[in-house]
Amino acid sequence: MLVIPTRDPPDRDPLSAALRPPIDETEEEKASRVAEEDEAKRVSQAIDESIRMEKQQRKKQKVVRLLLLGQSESGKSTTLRQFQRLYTPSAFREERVLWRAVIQLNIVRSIRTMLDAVTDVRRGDLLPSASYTSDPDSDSETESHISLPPRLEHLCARLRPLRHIEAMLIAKLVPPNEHEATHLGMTVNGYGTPNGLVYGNASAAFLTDVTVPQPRGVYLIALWRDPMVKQILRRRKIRLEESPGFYLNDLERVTALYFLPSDDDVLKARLKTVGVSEYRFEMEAGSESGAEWRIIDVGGSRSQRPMWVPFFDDVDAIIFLAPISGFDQTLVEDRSVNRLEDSVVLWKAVCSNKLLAKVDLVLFLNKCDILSAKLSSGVRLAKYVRSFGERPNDAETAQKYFRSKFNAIHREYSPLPRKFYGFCTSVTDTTTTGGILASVRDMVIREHLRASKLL
Ligand SMILES: Nc1nc2c(ncn2[C@@H]2O[C@H](COP(=O)(O)OP(=O)(O)OP(=O)(O)O)[C@@H](O)[C@H]2O)c(=O)[nH]1
Ligand SMILES: [Mg+2]
Repeated sequence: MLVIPTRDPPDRDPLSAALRPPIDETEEEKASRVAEEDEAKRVSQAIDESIRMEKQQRKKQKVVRLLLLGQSESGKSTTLRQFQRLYTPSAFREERVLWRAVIQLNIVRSIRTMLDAVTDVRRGDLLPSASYTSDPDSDSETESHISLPPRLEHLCARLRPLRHIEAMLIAKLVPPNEHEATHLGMTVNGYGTPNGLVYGNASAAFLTDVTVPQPRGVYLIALWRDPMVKQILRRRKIRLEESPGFYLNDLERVTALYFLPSDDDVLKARLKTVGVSEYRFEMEAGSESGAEWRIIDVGGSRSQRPMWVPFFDDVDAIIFLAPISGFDQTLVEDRSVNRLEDSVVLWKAVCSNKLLAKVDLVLFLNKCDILSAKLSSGVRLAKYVRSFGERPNDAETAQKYFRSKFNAIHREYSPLPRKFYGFCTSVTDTTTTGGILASVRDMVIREHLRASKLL
């Protein structure tokens, strides 16, 4: 007879079935099983208790945990670098030299963007009617390729070896499955050897090839300053000045032989975060000298976000960064998603998350400098954000508008009332950011002390 196996009923849980005691268990077996289970329960409770005690202890010992959240390129790691610059200045200074290679790759990338645009020049790119906001024409006449004037041909030929240098830097800084630099560079004898200063390795080749102003540095400068190049970029809406890792206005300085990155250079560098890093430091300066701070910096791109949740359990405050200049841009990892919309969705998720219900939130509406430059250059916010309506197209009005929108989401989505602090920031700017971070620090410490007294 053919027996057709029946499926388990959907409500039968195979795990509880496996854990159920055997039906033919003797009295002795049962007694020993119950004793084992009691012991296991006792051990588990002891572990829970020790975790709870450790958390309390951490709070009493003035350990402050701050989590940085926001989409990729929102400015989380830059904010962390600002904290380091302000509160552990000697360590920050010592590390500056390590940023050379990252800055060099950032520069080479900007140059390559220019070279790609210039070598692909079409008739339409050079039409006099071209304006900053107009779309490139698409008929075949304007789309046809044209040849470059001899001076640009010459510059492009001189700069062709940059591709080789880019490949070398990529091998050093970019892991195989990434497109951007994610670490400060490999060294002969491990972490910490300054990149670019170790003569005799790949960095030395880079120095002699690129950082000496003569002969190649001058070609870089000439390309960036060329009026025709500027026009092509404008026509193609390539705004390198607003891109991460922009150094083209400082080429003479940053391509010099013994270039040592300044504080500002380090803050402007683009280094993508992959995974989660916890930075521990004691404040070297400031009123809370001696408090141990743990600032948790996470990767913000979509594939990185599932890693955030385990850190929600035990933080004192969150700084959420929303780069409001991104209203006309899309995510690098998904070109169909608008950056501002993505920030709003993330902000709603953070505000409504039950694990974070009691965590104080600090909002940085970031990249206000780029927002201001963009609006002044004629980009209309209302074209991308309909509800902005007929308001004046200036940075102040836009910031006020975004502030009220994000604030309303916080009020509507937070499960419990809580403290909320909002700032309009440009975290690459050392002058304005210092004061803001001092306020955040004081606020977090105040709340932290209040919470420890309640324990
Ligand atoms: N002009 C300007 N640039 C900024 C600002 N904030 C950050 N940047 C730059 O934007 C780039 C991206 O900043 P990051 O701090 O690396 O961004 P992130 O949020 O850590 O990004 P992931 O690590 O990918 O999650 C860097 O080159 C920064 O220098 C700002 O307010 N203004
Ligand atoms: Mg980062």
